[in-house]
Amino acid sequence: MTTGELFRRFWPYLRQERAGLAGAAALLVLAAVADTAAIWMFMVLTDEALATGDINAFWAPAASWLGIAALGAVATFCGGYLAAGIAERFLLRLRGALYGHVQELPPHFFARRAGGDLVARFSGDVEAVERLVASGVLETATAVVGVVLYAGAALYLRWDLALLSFALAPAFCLVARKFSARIRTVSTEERAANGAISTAVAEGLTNVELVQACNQQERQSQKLHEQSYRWFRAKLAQARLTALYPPLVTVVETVCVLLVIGVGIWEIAAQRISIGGLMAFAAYIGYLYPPLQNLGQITMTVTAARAAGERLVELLDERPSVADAGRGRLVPGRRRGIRFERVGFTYPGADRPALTGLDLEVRPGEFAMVTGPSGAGKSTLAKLLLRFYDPTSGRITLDGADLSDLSVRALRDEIALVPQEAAVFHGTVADNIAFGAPSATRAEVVAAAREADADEFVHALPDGYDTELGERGALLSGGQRRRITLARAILRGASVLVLDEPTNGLDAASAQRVLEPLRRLARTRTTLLISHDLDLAAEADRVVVVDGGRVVDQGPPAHLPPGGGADADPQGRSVASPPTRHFSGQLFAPDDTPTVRLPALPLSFRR
Ligand SMILES: Nc1ncnc2c1ncn2[C@@H]1O[C@H](COP(=O)(O)OP(=O)(O)OP(=O)(O)O)[C@@H](O)[C@H]1O
Repeated sequence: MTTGELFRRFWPYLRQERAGLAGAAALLVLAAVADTAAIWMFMVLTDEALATGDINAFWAPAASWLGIAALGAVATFCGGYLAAGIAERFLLRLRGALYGHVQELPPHFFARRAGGDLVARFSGDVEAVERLVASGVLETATAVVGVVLYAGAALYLRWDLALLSFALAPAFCLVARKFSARIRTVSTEERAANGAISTAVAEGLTNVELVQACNQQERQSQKLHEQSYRWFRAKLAQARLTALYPPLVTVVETVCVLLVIGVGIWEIAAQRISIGGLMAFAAYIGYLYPPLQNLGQITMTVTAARAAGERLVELLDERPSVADAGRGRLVPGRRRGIRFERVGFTYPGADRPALTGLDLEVRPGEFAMVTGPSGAGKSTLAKLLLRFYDPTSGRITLDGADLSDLSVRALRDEIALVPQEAAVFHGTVADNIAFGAPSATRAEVVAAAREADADEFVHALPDGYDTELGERGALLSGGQRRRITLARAILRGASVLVLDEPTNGLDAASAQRVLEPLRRLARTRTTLLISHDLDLAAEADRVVVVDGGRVVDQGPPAHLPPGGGADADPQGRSVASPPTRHFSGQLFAPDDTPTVRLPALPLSFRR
């Protein structure tokens, strides 16, 4: 992407600062004008007071110089402060918008990306883009104005001498251009390495127990070292380039000033210029080079920021997988029916469908358990119900309303999800329970915890509900974390409850402690339970078997064959049979309830 294209992409985050930008630019221009005028006063002082030794000629130009310097100082301070405010507000806006956007992206986006690299884009890359768009604009404007003013003043004093000293200006452009191309390459590498470092650290620390248990600390350190070394090399190359540029410019600048002084001696001897005039001229030429040098350096900063800008544009170009055009809302109520009507779905980028014409009805207030082999499409049902994705074909309704006609927010307010991973956030127990209902009172939080059978163990924690849990809830056992997530679901007061493997990884006793509150919850809500654990079947009104992306069998749990075609697992609970590739093909015993029967159901419930 060109700098112009990038600038246009990020301009919307700066647009509202137009007045401030103009004000800051005006103040910084005023500061440059003050500098130009101050040099002029220096010339007047030299020629009229210094050269003649007349003290009376000193006061007026000295007072003017002081006034001009004070004005310049105020303008520099106000302009700089205003510019910093603009830059920081731009950062706030861009980071906020980016985060808001990324939060709407579908699960597969996060599954395919390293978390650390995403985090790095929110820090270093956003700041680099600020230099490209906000500070860059002001710095360029003031540098250009500085060049025009000082060059103008030098031309005004002695146009022939000025042209002679400008002859070296193209050398600057050439040097800047050469440096820019190289800087761009190393900056892209530096940004990528920076993202990889964040990824390596985040990954290693998130899985630190596994790393320690497998004695893989050295390998993890090595991984980090490789990325750090890559970053180190890119940084050194960057430093080499940026450190080389100013001395090169200084050499060119010194040649110019010496040239002016050399020619000046001759001009003074011929009385074509005064000493003050020559000194002022040399000062203008000297002042001319820093903004020229700045322009070159801005080009380099901008080039470096392009790599960061492209990484942000890549994120901003990712589209959410559902369009939230629906405005529909549902009338308040506790029991709602769900229907999947011939639902087909293929994940973006996948070559096989996850659901193939799935029909399923969960009646209002019913407790349906969905089971089936791994990869059958069970969790996909939950993702479609919460509209992380829209079906590729068919439709899903809640209380008769097509999900795509409802606003996503209204829909998600209706559904409480207890996901497979019992997520715990950095914060207190109370914060964690109230995560989905932040305005809940302490009494409501405690009531939800009681209902989820969590109140007792929370009280035993060092600070009760105010105990800080830490990012991954290390203080809690798996079952306790699960009960916190149940309390969270209870507090949301949603009409539909979706539970994805609520007893996964728990021993028999912990699973029982999760079951009791789950039963209470399901009594007042339409419940969709996704699980391999056939022990849970007894809780449900109906068990639905999904395989190959569609419903292949269903019926009441009472009609499950003894043991549900299951063996006892080492923890004493029954689980579905280990890979029974040619299962009877029929999970339910025949009776007068019509059930779907298939020739052969390759169930392999155990994961
Ligand atoms: N983000 C994704 N991108 C592509 N394919 C996916 C994605 N998530 C799931 N799938 C595929 O969709 C199919 C159904 O997956 P799903 O997670 O719904 O199965 P499941 O029945 O819940 O399995 P499990 O019991 O192991 O959790 C699988 O073939 C899976 O590989």
